[in-house]
Amino acid sequence: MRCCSPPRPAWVPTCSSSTRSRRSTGPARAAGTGAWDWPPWRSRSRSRQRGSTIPAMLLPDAVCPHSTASPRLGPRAAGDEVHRRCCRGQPRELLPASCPGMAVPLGEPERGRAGRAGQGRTERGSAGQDGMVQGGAGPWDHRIIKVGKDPQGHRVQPAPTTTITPNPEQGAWLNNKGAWLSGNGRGLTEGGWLIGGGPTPRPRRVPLTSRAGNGGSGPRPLHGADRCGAQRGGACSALLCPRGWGGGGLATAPRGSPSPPPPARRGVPPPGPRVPRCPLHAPCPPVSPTSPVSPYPPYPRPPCPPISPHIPPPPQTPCPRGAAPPHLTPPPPPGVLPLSQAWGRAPRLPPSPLPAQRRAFSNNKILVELDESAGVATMKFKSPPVNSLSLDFLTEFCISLEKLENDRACRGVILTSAVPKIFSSGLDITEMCGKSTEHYAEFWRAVQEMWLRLYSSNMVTVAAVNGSSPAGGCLIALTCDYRIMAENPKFSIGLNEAQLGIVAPFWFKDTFVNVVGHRVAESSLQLGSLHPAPEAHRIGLVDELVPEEKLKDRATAVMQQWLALPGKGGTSWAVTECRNGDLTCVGGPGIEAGSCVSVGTGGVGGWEVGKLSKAVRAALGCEGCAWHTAGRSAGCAGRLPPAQLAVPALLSRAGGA
Ligand SMILES: CC/C=C\C/C=C\C/C=C\C=C\CC(=O)SCCNC(=O)CCNC(=O)[C@H](O)C(C)(C)COP(=O)(O)OP(=O)(O)OC[C@H]1O[C@@H](n2cnc3c(N)ncnc32)[C@H](O)[C@@H]1OP(=O)(O)O
Repeated sequence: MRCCSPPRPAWVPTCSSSTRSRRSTGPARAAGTGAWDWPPWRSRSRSRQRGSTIPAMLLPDAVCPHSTASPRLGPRAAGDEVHRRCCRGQPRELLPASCPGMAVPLGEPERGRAGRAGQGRTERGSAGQDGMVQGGAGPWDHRIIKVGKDPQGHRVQPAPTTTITPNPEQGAWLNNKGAWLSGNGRGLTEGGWLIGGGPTPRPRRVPLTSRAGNGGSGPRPLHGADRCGAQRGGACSALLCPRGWGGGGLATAPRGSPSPPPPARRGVPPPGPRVPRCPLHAPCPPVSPTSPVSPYPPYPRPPCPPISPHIPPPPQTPCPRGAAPPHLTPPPPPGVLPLSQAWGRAPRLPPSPLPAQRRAFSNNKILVELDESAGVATMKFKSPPVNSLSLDFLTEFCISLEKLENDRACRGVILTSAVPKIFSSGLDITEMCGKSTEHYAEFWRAVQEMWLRLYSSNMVTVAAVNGSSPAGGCLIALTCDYRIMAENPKFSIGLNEAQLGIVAPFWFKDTFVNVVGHRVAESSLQLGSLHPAPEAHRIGLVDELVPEEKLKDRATAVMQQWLALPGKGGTSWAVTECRNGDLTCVGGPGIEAGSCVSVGTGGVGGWEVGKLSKAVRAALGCEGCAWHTAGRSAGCAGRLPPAQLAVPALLSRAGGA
């Protein structure tokens, strides 16, 4: 184990064992140079050009952005700080001696550290690949290198390791985050990721905190303080911390499926019956305005949003959105269980039969409105005078995005501004001078986090650029799937850093190159050009121009178009099987049986399947085939007969298993 994993999105490679991102193909040596290409989540176009493959690769300290050895992070002290913070959220067993995080006293209490305290301690595993289980001390001790969505479609907290504890009597498995997993002894899935398999497990004792699960009447290990790094003596990321989310959206019990009660422990009454819990019913955890160990100490966390009035209490009332109307469940191909049936739960939220429901939550800098019936949220920047990207703004941005990401009702986000004439002025310049090294580290971490979360979002993202958008503002637009700009020539957009005498970070540049191509990006970056809207459209920096008053409608229409596709935002699913090394679709709504379909390393369906699988297909040599993507719906995650899981062949062909 070479390094630690920062609290990043699940797909971001850990330092210890590289994982593959959905948008990128992980670290690789640049052809002919022998130099490591960083970041591993580098541009899509570059990864394609280089004919990426899927094998897991170790990530040396030198390229870990949180390592002091990283040449790219900047000042050593900044690297140290970030590294230390990140490492503190990780199991100590996984930290290298060289990690500054190890400077934290080992005797520090680890309160509420579900699944890791006591017997739940995880052992070190070998390097692995996304979604792969690493063997541990025994066959029953598995670790997930990467986890995806839980069975309800919520993102499972990214963690480099997950201990899975079987309970053979109940036929269920419990991971160290208290989430119940289904298993059949041959393979386990968690949110669509194949996470286990092999010999029949044998039971292991688990601390109560990791058994209670959520949605039950016992402690709530996934909610609030128990999962908060701040409570376990380590720094927690507000982005992962449910306290930062303000409650809701973290329940992981499979909706509609009766989960078995956790095993009883002598002397401790077992938690009550597990009741599927609607995330919206979840009470807000207590939020302290400031936390001494928070990575964001200087400012208060946003308060819990009010629970939507249309969702009636009490918390354990069956969720009205819990079950899909039968007619909306896609018919399965012959002989294949619908994934929702396999899981015993509903697919991702269908169009609501209830009257259109809108929800809104707001923090200081961003207003979020969610149209549940459309499955589309609008994030409006409201940080006058110019929506500059301060640390506060960035943090709120990430929290809002994460909240939507974990909301099954939301499949797409439109980003726009509530400040007239300005989309965003880019990074807040006042954050970049006259501050401490720690602050710079924190600030840049937040910038990167914003970019990563947006770029890796499961949701369709559309930028409705209704004003000027220099530098970091342009980056936000570039990071979206689609850009529509108001056709006012007074509005300009571009990466103008050169005009400020600074150099755009290389990942700004990569994102820019992805959109406009190499030569245009080169000259534009060198000149620090801010392109008036018509020019921006001409060079492809924005996809279309519309009169400002029509921007909203157009963004909505584009979003609907995207969401109707069986891909990223869609709700369809595909089933694949492995025939002679090719991945062949055996059916799925909107997906022709027999067509060459790709899957991610997680198994069937899942997010960004197409993007990841393009590389997979390249590795498998079936690039010429027609292909489709499976959707991101909860219905994608399912347990299928092993013969239909392409994953083992996929991984072995790609050299990952
Ligand atoms: C791991 C990575 C490691 C290393 C990376 C290393 C190097 C990377 C370095 C930098 C990367 C930078 C990316 C950026 O985003 S830098 C920010 C670039 N932004 C700009 O250049 C925008 C400048 N602003 C404007 O062009 C205009 O203000 C405007 C078009 C946005 C709006 O024009 P207006 O005429 O409507 O408004 P103004 O009067 O100009 O401004 C009002 C008010 O707002 C203040 N302000 C403007 N922009 C910013 C900003 N970016 N940050 C903070 N404050 C800003 C402006 O000063 C005015 O304030 P006062 O009223 O004067 O107090």
